[in-house]
Amino acid sequence: MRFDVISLFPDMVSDAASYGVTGRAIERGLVDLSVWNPRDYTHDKHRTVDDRPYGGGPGMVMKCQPLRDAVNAAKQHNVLANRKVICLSPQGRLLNQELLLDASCYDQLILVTGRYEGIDERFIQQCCDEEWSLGDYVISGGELAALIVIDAVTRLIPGVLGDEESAKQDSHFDGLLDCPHYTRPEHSDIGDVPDVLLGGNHADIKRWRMKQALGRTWLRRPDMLEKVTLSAEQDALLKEFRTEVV
Ligand SMILES: Nc1nonc1C(=O)NCC1CCCCC1
Repeated sequence: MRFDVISLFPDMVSDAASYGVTGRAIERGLVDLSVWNPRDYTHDKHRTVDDRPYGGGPGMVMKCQPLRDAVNAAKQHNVLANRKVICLSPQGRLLNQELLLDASCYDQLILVTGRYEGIDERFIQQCCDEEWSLGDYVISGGELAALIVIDAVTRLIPGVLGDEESAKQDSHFDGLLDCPHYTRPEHSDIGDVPDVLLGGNHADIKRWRMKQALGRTWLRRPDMLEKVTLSAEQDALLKEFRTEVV
């Protein structure tokens, strides 16, 4: 997987991505990351990337030409056919695990991040394939959104998480929230580890974890539960959870 990020703050992206799972994936060559600064594709002495909005109003708008040339530089640097140009913005399709799973099948994702009041619409319409959104709120720039896409997609790349199951046990991977996790000590003044996790019976542990995941999803995110088809065993486990919690 190759990520090319278009950003006015390249170090913000490359530094953050150099830690943890994404940093190790880059070191191991499972992921390539390049960052392209639109300011490097300006042609005036002030290296202008923004301008006042037509129609008036506050703030500045990012100009098309520097962004377009930065995207083209990213495309020419790696001619990978199976790629998408994504603009991160509050106007985009809401990010979820399904969208990220689809995205993980591409060879290259070019992630365009905005600043100021926004990006000239002509660039979005003509140079981007899709717009994706973190959620219904506004942050100061698209870089954090791009980093979330990079992190979440990287976790889905085979071999990145060592044990394939880790990604599959993540919250939302199977449409459910994650089960609770515990580690040493067994007993503490703020509670004890559930006995089932100490017993070593793997079938019981797997059953308990699925029951907790189903129960949590039912309690905290019933909307998610409406979108998944439960197996007969999962249905029975959820019924069991609901009788116990009432
Ligand atoms: N929400 C979001 N999801 O993805 N990106 C988001 C965002 O809020 N981005 C910042 C804005 C800042 C002004 C220009 C356009 C992008």
